[in-house]
Amino acid sequence: MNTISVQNIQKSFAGKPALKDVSFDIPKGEIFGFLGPSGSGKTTLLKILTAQLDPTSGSATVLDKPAKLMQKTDQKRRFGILTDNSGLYERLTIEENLELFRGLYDLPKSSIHKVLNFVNLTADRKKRISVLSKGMRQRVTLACAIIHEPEMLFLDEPTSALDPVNTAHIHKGLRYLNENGTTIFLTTHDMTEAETLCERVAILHKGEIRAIGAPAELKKTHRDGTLTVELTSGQSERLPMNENSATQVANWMSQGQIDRIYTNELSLGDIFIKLTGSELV
Ligand SMILES: Nc1ncnc2c1ncn2[C@@H]1O[C@H](COP(=O)(O)OP(=O)(O)OP(=O)(O)O)[C@@H](O)[C@H]1O
Repeated sequence: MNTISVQNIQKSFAGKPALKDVSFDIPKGEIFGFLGPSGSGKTTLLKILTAQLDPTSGSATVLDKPAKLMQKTDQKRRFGILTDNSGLYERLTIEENLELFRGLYDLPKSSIHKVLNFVNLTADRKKRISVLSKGMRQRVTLACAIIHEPEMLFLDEPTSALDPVNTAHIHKGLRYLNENGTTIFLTTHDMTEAETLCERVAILHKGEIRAIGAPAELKKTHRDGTLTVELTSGQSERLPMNENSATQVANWMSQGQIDRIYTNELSLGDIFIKLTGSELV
């Protein structure tokens, strides 16, 4: 069963295409990463999927309903969203901000305690947002996005500009939510995040999906057809994967000269650059 189904979405701003015929499905329970350079259309799609923008053409369903209904109360309760315009009240404390969200969703008092504990901010709950570090602020934003235990979570660069400890903390939380049934759609510029967190990724370039699949599958598709043999002598040989190389490798092997042998794969970052070009936009 799919949680998200996107069919032939196109979106233009003043006649200029931002998304061109984008289609893909996200099965229930998946962590899906949407990757692409700045300006490639990631946020535009996220806004279409959460009914903050209408597509120029095409359609999408989210949680079994047309995406355009996502801002209706029934659907709103079913998803959470984390973006950089977090909507936190700077002068209020963490707890007071969460109280507002609790009221919005009509949740029991215990939900605040639970979510504070989850993002590890119980001890800091009386602090005003204005005094928080970036990492703490991001954890509060996440807490607001998940306080109602949504089925689906949209995250626009959830860990951008965070240190590795805060990033790891957020990743751990996201994995936990996912293991408990939350489907996650995230945009990121961080290839390590995409690789360690996402079951599948799509690489977007100028409004078009250039590749989609599990990171390991993409690496397999884009490997360069060579293998490297490191010999006990310290010498390293890069060989094409053909019959001649097989004979050569067998010889080395029979003489006990091989230290290490591996196929040469591109990293996800290399594949990203290969598919999207390395020019700055
Ligand atoms: N409201 C708007 N009006 C006009 N053009 C827009 C609007 N929103 C986005 N665009 C344009 O659409 C294209 C895609 O933008 P979008 O914000 O979706 O990219 P992105 O991949 O999310 O970028 P980033 O990684 O920098 O957030 C860009 O060329 C952008 O300038």
